[in-house]
Amino acid sequence: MLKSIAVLTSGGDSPGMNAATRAVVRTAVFEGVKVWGIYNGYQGMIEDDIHELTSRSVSDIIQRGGTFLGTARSDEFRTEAGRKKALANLKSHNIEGLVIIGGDGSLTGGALLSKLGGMPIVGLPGTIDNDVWGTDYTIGADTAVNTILDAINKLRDTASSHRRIIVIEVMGRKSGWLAMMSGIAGGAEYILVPEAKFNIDQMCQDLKKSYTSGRRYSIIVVAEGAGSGIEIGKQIGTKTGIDTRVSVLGHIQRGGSPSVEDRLKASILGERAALAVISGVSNVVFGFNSGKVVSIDLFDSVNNTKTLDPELVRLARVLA
Ligand SMILES: Nc1ncnc2c1ncn2[C@@H]1O[C@H](COP(=O)(O)OP(=O)(O)O)[C@@H](O)[C@H]1O
Ligand SMILES: O=P(O)(O)OC[C@H]1O[C@](O)(COP(=O)(O)O)[C@@H](O)[C@@H]1O
Ligand SMILES: [Mg+2]
Repeated sequence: MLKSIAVLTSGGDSPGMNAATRAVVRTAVFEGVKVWGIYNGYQGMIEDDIHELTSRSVSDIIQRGGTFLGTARSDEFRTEAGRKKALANLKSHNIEGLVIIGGDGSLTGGALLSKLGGMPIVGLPGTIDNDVWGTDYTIGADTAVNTILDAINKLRDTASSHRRIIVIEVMGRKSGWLAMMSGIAGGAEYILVPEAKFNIDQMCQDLKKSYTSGRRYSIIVVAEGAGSGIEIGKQIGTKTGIDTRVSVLGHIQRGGSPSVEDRLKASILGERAALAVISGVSNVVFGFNSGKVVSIDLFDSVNNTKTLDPELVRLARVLA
């Protein structure tokens, strides 16, 4: 059993990262294990921004979005020299195990750190993008998709009042998960995702036809990975001649108080990660599949690419 572990959050912040960190810290304290917080992700690990945490350090955070530990995108950590420096800092505090809460990039960084040897590493999927292979859940995606849904509901009001087409660009990097889930739940006419081909000309012809036969308005959700909402909106406006507006939701999707699902699952995963790393388990990522906790091999997770369920793509077309 390890005597001292550390936890960090990395990459884009996501609602529920705080709940996960809290669970890691409180589990370690419960087990009588010393626990350190690494501030500002891998950059903080390189800069030795590492401080001991207590149970009290994680009070009053479960309801907050973002991450109280701070996060970063660190170019230095992408170099072996940077990772060696980071590892040396952990060793200087006698830290024996590490929990990484982050997205696909952070877990890739964690896998490379693990290859240097030296300590057990356990990952938790923390990203709004839901693009981590091996788990159908990532911490923060549920809150983000609900934030997007709220925006779609509001945009419907104004779209309908003016008989407009509204194009909404949502985040997700290379993944269409946020667009597909919010688009289906929000009743969008079209959902453009990087995982499925789409034909703008055909779409515009169909839009014109449906407006002629009485449709009042249309909502089109575009995943950022499928193209620029602004460009797609311009094309649609020109090709259909229908008044079109574009809304790029941006970072509003990343913030906000975490949903029940994100608080609960992050808490469950945080405990699992802490117990695993304390007992010396390494190179695993804990996630959920079909509602059950699963442990995935860290290297499998980062060497595979998650795909979007084709059934959802089909359903979206049927319901449009
Ligand atoms: N291929 C990589 N090698 C080493 N470190 C990486 C790699 N990819 C990402 N990282 C580290 O993880 C950080 C977060 O990754 P990023 O892709 O930005 O976010 P996320 O983890 O949320 O997907 C990067 O800034 C970098 O420090
Ligand atoms: O906050 P930044 O650096 O502008 O990055 C925006 C990107 O971060 C995300 O919000 C979250 O992505 P990660 O979880 O991979 O960091 C993406 O959806 C988006 O493409
Ligand atoms: Mg990512």
